[in-house]
Amino acid sequence: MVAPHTPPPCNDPPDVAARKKDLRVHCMAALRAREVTRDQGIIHNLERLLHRSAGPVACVWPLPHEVDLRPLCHKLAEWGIQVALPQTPPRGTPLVFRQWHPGSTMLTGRFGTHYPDGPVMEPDLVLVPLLGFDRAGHRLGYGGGYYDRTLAALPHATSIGYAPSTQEVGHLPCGPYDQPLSCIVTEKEVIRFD
Ligand SMILES: Nc1nc2c(c(=O)[nH]1)N(C=O)[C@@H](CNc1ccc(C(=O)N[C@@H](CCC(=O)O)C(=O)O)cc1)CN2
Ligand SMILES: Nc1ncnc2c1ncn2[C@@H]1O[C@H](COP(=O)(O)OP(=O)(O)OP(=O)(O)O)[C@@H](O)[C@H]1O
Repeated sequence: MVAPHTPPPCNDPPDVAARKKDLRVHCMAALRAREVTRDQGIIHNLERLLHRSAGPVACVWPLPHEVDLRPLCHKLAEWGIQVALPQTPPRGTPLVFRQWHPGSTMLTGRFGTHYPDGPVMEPDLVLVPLLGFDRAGHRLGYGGGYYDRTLAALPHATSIGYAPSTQEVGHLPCGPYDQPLSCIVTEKEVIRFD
């Protein structure tokens, strides 16, 4: 069942929150308008980055219109890399990651997300879906603050943002809780920040 929509707690300065809100509208339109067949290039670049991973990788089960990383989940499992997927908790709390394998039963969670019925686990590497990003490594999501809270709670995890290159904007405003990414992957390039 989809949870009723409650407005997120806002801890950004009003000008930053307003600018992010406008950019979300722009980025959502760009995401819907993209050429979906090019998403394959994002998976290709992520595979090259992740094939040597040792620890568990937190992947993402797609929402409608998002890049579909399910083929990557299967590839990681094939390579013997543990895969986790996020369960979306109430607003204001970090994501919970649950172990996934190709036979997992998927349950429906908040905002139409899906998560596996496996045990809770802590990933070493977190893939972060980006609605928007800029060259400085700032990111924009749906405004829940979930990944910011999650990355703050996992200071040793590598965080890899991914998005179609159409989602790049000139400059994203940064709030006090925005977490930096280790790198951003598009179908065209890998932009590194560490
Ligand atoms: N596939 C996927 N899973 C994910 C995320 C994500 O971005 N993508 N998340 C990333 O944090 C978390 C879920 N976060 C979310 C936070 C807010 C809304 C939300 O407010 N959705 C609006 C509609 C948004 C729109 O289409 O404009 C709604 O349901 O009213 C959705 C997901 C965890 N799982
Ligand atoms: N660790 C935190 N503690 C308190 N507030 C936070 C924290 N992380 C984020 N927030 C607040 O949550 C709100 C939503 O954050 P933001 O707009 O950056 O979401 P987002 O990154 O787009 O969403 P998501 O992380 O779910 O993809 C902001 O007001 C932000 O200040």
